[in-house]
Amino acid sequence: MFVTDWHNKINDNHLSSFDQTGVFVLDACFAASDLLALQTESGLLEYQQAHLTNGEQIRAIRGDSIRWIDERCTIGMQYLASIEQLGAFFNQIFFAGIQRSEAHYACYQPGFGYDWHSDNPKGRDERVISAVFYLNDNWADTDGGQIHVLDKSKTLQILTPKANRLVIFDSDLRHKVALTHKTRFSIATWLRRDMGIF
Ligand SMILES: O=C(O)CCC(=O)C(=O)O
Ligand SMILES: [Fe+2]
Repeated sequence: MFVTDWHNKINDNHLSSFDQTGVFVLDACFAASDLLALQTESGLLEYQQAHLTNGEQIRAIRGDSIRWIDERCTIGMQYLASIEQLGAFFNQIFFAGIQRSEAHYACYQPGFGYDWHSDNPKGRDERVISAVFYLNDNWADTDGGQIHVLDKSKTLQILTPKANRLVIFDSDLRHKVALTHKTRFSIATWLRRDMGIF
């Protein structure tokens, strides 16, 4: 069962860290069986090379291949249901105004990363919270692929993309993915304040 009660998972330390820096990290986030199910699904899907927000494909800037989570991703949909509850938690605690969430699996091949960016391109603010869930067992520091986040206190946080870690941050913060030396799997997730197009 994916987490539904985020109140039990997120403690005062996480919240004060989020308050001061705009970032917090949840390790051992989901049950081992849920992690395994996501890892398995991530390995079975077909990925497509990601675009920049202006539609360009420049692999030196953004080197991931992605697969948006939709109804054909059974486990991904369970993950998204849990993330919806995370949005409800943020709305309760911070009156964040989150309306919906979206997520894609991502795969970075060795030699690729994602240069400095904000998840809200210029003039946009629909993304409130970014959350990246990592799927990589036995990740060593020397494997690269760390996420770097320049936090609200202007501190550079460098975090390893290790399995079952969820890194949560304010979508306006600038961040990058260091070049990875091993194939790197993750789920990039956004909590949004708009309703989407129906
Ligand atoms: O995979 C990560 O650590 C971050 C990915 C990212 O920044 C993005 O997809 O916008
Ligand atoms: Fe990003």
